[in-house]
This record gives sequence, structure tokens and C-alpha cells, in this order.
Amino acid sequence: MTKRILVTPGEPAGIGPDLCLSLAQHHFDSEIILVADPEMLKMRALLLGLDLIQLQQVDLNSAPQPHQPGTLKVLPVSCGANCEPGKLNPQNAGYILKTLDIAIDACLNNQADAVTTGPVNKAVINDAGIPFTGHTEYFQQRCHTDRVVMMLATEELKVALATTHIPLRKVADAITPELLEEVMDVLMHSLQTDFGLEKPRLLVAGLNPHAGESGHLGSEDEEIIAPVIQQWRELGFPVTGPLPADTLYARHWLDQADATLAMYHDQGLPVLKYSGFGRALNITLGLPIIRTSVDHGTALDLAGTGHANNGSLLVAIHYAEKMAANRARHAN
Ligand SMILES: NC(=O)c1ccc[n+]([C@@H]2O[C@H](COP(=O)([O-])OP(=O)(O)OC[C@H]3O[C@@H](n4cnc5c(N)ncnc54)[C@H](O)[C@@H]3O)[C@@H](O)[C@H]2O)c1
Ligand SMILES: N[C@H](C(=O)O)[C@H](O)COP(=O)(O)O
Repeated sequence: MTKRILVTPGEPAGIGPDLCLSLAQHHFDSEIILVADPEMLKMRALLLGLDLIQLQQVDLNSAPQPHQPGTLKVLPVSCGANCEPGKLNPQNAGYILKTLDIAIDACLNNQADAVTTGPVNKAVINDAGIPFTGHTEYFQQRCHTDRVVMMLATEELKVALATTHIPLRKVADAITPELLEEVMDVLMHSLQTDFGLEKPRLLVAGLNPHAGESGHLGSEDEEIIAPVIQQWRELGFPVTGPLPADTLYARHWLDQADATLAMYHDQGLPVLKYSGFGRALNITLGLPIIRTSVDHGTALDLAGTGHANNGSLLVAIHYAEKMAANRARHAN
């Protein structure tokens, strides 16, 4: 059956709308629906010389039809204010969150199979007086899910994170046995069900330099991380660590692994983005719905220029299609 993927362009002053417009030129087996302001999209299309694309307004009650190149389906939501490429406007924060809410609700109500999100600027949403740390946490809260895990992935490398968008100062305190047990449960379950890995081979990073250097450079590695790894090893899973994070991403380790778990955002993501920026996707594991996203931010410098690369958005949509098909198979 044709799947329905909702795509939110994210920050209207960023490259999200440009990338979404570029989808008209691609083939997808599923139905692609942008949840966005059609007037904003038309203005951006004009600026990019893409004004021949037909924008078709849809509602979610019709049966999904495969994407037709040259057209784009739009579920209309009005921007709060005019938007100029490259210029953030806090008056559009409510609009951005409304597009997310509509997409999340549609998935929760089985009117759509997955959401793929474009990039948002977290600061401008906060500047509008709305606390917001990222899509990951927003989707978690809106789906009433106790624990989710952020994972960015390319074909060759999967990097999951034990903590997400928190200040570095708070990371060590956040690494508790309870957190790690929950993260490992979500991660291993998703690697098995969404990625078809029966016994996922996982490398787990330590927190401190050299994984604590036998306790001389910090105690969390031996006292908190190692016992959680041991629990999984006793269940027969090839989980290795805590490994020093500086060498975990060396080829000889990665060749023996399906996925990696970093303790914090900038321990794992620089490696992933260095090796695969533009062809990676971001997935929120542990949600009752499917949410994939791009590996990059709003790139305000490129908005409206036609120079933004849509590789990551294509990967994110294709992955959402695959996950939706997998989940449908599991459900039958
Ligand atoms: N999925 C998301 O919502 C998401 C992801 C990452 C960052 N962000 C947010 O984006 C904002 C800007 O973040 P940043 O400057 O650190 O990262 P960024 O990814 O926006 O930009 C980093 C560099 O990469 C370039 N770049 C980014 N995407 C590109 C693309 N598709 N094609 C070509 N070049 C591209 C930019 O021009 C810039 O030089 C921040 O507010 C951040 O929180 C959001
Ligand atoms: N941590 C992500 C990255 O660096 O690409 C990014 O900030 C987006 O996170 P959300 O998907 O939670 O918005």
C-alpha cells in the first residue's frame, strides 16, 4: 500500500523550503505532503526559478497516491509573519511548531505513516518565549514517550547518543545507570526491529578521556557505564566498552560493529558529520511514530540561493519509507 510521508520544512528563513521544493523533481513510491505555508513556498519557488512546480492543496482524508514529479502536495498552514530568506523572525515560531503538531497528530491518528522534518533554529523559537531544545525532545513530549534516543546514521556508520541537547556542564550528572539502561533498551530494540539486526554489535564510548584511565581520570566509566554493558553481555549481546571515545571510531573497531553509542552530542556527531555530512539522516528512536530528519541545520547563508544540497533530505525520506514498510510488515 502507498505510504504517506509528511514533510515539515522547518524554519521558513532557512534552507528547508528550498530543499522541500526540490522534492518535486524526484521520484518517490510514497505520497509526499509538505506541511507548510503555500504562499511562502510560492515566493521561494519564484526566487529559485522553480515556479513551474504545481502546488496541490490536500487534506488527509483521501487515500495516499504516489508522488508525481513536477507537483508537490501541501497541507496548508499559514506563517505568522512575512519571511525573508536568511532573516530569522520569532513571529514565525508558532507556525513552525504548528506544522510539527499537525504532522505528529496525523501520525498518531494513523492518517500518515511517518514524518520527515526539515531543520529548525532552536534559538529563535526560544526567543519567541517558547522553551524548545530540539525536535527530539519535542516529539518525545508530544508523543508522551518516557525515553527516546537520537541516532544519526549513514550507510556505514550509526551514532546514537546517550544524552541529547543539554549543556556539556550537565552531561556527567545525566549519565546514570537508569538513563543508560533505558537508552540501551530503546537502542537495542530499534536496531533489532527497525534495522533487522538480530544481535546488534554495539560499541559504547566511555565518558572520560581514555574511558577514565582505570578510574584515574573519572569514575563514571567503570562505575556506571561498564555494569550496564555487562548486563547486555550476560544476555549474549556483543556489546563492547566502555571504549575510549578517541579510538572507538577507528576503522578496526568500526569494522566489528553495527552501531555506536556516544555519551554526548559532540562526542559522536562530529565523527558522523565529518564522514557523512549531506548523506546522513537523524532518527528519533523509541517513539510510537516514525520521525526522520536531515543531518544539517538551517544554513541561513544558503537560503534562497539554490546552493543547498538536498542529499540528506532525500535519505531521510527514503529511510522513513523503509521504516514505514518494515513496521507494516511487523504489524501483520
Ligand atoms: N534538524 C534540525 O532541526 C537541525 C540540525 C542541526 C542544526 N540545527 C540548527 O540549525 C542552526 C544552524 O546550525 P549550524 O550553523 O551549526 O549548522 P548548519 O548545518 O546549518 O550549517 C553548517 C554549515 O554547513 C552548511 N550547510 C548546512 N546544510 C547544508 C546543505 N543542505 N547544503 C549545503 N551546505 C549546507 C552551511 O551553509 C554552513 O556552512 C542552529 O540553530 C542549529 O540548532 C537544526
Ligand atoms: N542534534 C542534531 C544535529 O546536530 O544534527 C540537531 O540539532 C537536530 O536535533 P533535533 O532532531 O532534535 O531537532
